[in-house]
Amino acid sequence: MKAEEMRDLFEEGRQSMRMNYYPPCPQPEKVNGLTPHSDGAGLTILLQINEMEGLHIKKYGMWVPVKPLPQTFVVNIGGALEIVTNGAYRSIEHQAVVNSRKERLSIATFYSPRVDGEMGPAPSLITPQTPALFRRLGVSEYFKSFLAQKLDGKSHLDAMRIEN
Ligand SMILES: O=C(O)CCC(=O)C(=O)O
Ligand SMILES: [Fe+2]
Repeated sequence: MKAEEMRDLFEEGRQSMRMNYYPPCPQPEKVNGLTPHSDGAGLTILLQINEMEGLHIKKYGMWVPVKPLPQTFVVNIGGALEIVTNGAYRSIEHQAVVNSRKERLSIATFYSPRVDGEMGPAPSLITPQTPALFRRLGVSEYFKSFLAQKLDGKSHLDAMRIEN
């Protein structure tokens, strides 16, 4: 894709941060730390602070734990990048589980498109053979709809999909 299509959306993009605290839980199997979801941002850079395992990603339909490594970030693709790349990059479904032994902390930094921008598959990627898979919409409208939904896998992206 053309570099400026990415730059126009992300150069003045919004950055936000979420800190997650998961206390130890006596019955961890009965609790969700963070419900399965995919992030709305373009990219998420995640730090698993105290190196307690808890993050799972969904790979080939199965939950796979992501082992925390010291001084290492996890970089996840979010829904905005999936839309802009017309599905070439896929956002990753993930969840956080809790444990009975020790608290867990993580910091997620989200890199999102500029709030006053318009978002859709990059025009340079659209051809008769590769039609747009997602509709165009304002970035603020995208986030409004993302935040209005319950965290539920990748359902927020499905709402943006063009039915073929
Ligand atoms: O705690 C984690 O490892 C995941 C956090 C997360 O997915 C989020 O904040 O969106
Ligand atoms: Fe997340």
